[in-house]
Amino acid sequence: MDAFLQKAKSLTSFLATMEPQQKNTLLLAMADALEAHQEAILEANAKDMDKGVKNTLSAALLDRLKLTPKRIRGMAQAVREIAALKEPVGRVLEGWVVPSGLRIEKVSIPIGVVAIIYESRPNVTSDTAALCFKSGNICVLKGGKEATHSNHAIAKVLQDTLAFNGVDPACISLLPDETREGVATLIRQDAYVDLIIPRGGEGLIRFVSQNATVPVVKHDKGVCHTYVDKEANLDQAMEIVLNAKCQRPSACNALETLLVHEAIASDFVPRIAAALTQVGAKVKGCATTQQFIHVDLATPEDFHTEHLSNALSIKVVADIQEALHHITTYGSSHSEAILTENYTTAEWFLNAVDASCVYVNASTRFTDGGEFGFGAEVGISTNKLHARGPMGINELTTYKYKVYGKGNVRA
Ligand SMILES: NC(=O)C1=CN([C@@H]2O[C@H](COP(=O)(O)OP(=O)(O)OC[C@H]3O[C@@H](n4cnc5c(N)ncnc54)[C@H](OP(=O)(O)O)[C@@H]3O)[C@@H](O)[C@H]2O)C=CC1
Ligand SMILES: N[C@@H](CCC(=O)OP(=O)(O)O)C(=O)O
Repeated sequence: MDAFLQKAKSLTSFLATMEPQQKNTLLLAMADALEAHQEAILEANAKDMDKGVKNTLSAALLDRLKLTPKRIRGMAQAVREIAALKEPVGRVLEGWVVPSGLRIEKVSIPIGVVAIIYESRPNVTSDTAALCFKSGNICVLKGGKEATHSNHAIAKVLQDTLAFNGVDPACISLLPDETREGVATLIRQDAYVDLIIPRGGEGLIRFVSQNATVPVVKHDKGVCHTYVDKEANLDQAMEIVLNAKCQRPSACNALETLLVHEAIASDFVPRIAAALTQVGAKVKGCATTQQFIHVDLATPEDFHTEHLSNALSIKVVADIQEALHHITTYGSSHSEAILTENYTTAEWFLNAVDASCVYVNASTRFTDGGEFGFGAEVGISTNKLHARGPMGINELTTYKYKVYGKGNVRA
């Protein structure tokens, strides 16, 4: 592990100073190579899928794992979109001259060696590799064990493209030891690794937070809420709630608990519960909700749970303060929404709720790098520092101060 990470670290200056045009040319070549080597990637993915089926992985896990020609074209397209983005390195964020005469520039730079631990979703391998490459970071990737053949095939395509073009393939690497012990070692390598991004469930996040000596940006679970205010457009609310819960229930930004203002509950709760049930959602509710519909009682444990399925809890609240209190108690600082036509209420919610993304009159499913215009995402940071929400190329940079003098000495 030491020699591998030492090599990664040794490449940081090389990639940090690569010309934007060269990075973009290489990224476009990687995109073409993904499509050209589609058969090899699909073959590797078939091995993972066979094993997944034998190991009776859930339908949601198998769907995440599965690659198709269309999905590979999507991966290539994401890499092309990343290539087309504005150069993230070398942006002058601020600049000024101080009384001593020094000219100071605050300039964006790559973070260095970024290690990402993620679930068994093979597209994350090419997405994160491309985002790191564009932002001048050396990446060390560790995907889920269920996707190992797929990840190796994808990484090989990307590395072969670099090698073919005379660039060290170690700019994009998979962690050589993919075991839990390998992860345990990786997260303590602060001499070589500048940032760890754990993207996954509670076990992963807890383990990394408690054991890492390398700085961590958590990509934690999403216990997401939507609050339907008494002044919401209820027809629009129906569409948004259905989308937030049902469009892809296994995603971290899907809705888990619906909060409804008591003034509209007798009208809205039966309507939305019927619509949700019709599309297969499993609804529970608080005691007040049970006055309007026949459902099981939602317990505090339900309110704490990220279901990753079509389950949803409904809670009727007296006002926006109670909605906020519920979100603060049970939320995971991921994505929260208010549906209201009242501008003042909306602004209050936007300012009061502490989450990475807060929405007005929209589905929480939009918390996504692609949807935010970032081409792709490393994931959704639920940290406050150093990045928050969908992490794209700009969030993969930090900064330094470039200080220009003319023989200045301090008095
Ligand atoms: N905020 C965000 O951006 C995102 C969050 N998520 C969240 O991820 C979860 C779904 O992911 P899930 O399928 O459960 O993935 P897991 O959390 O089970 O696995 C993700 C990765 O972490 C590793 N891992 C898991 N536990 C440990 C541990 N204790 N020690 C070391 N490594 C570990 C896995 O390795 P191994 O191969 O050994 O299992 C895998 O590489 C949901 O909660 C979802 O909301 C998902 C995507 C994006
Ligand atoms: N940001 C992505 C979701 C990422 C995510 O949740 O991934 P996963 O848990 O693997 O399904 C999207 O909105 O589709």
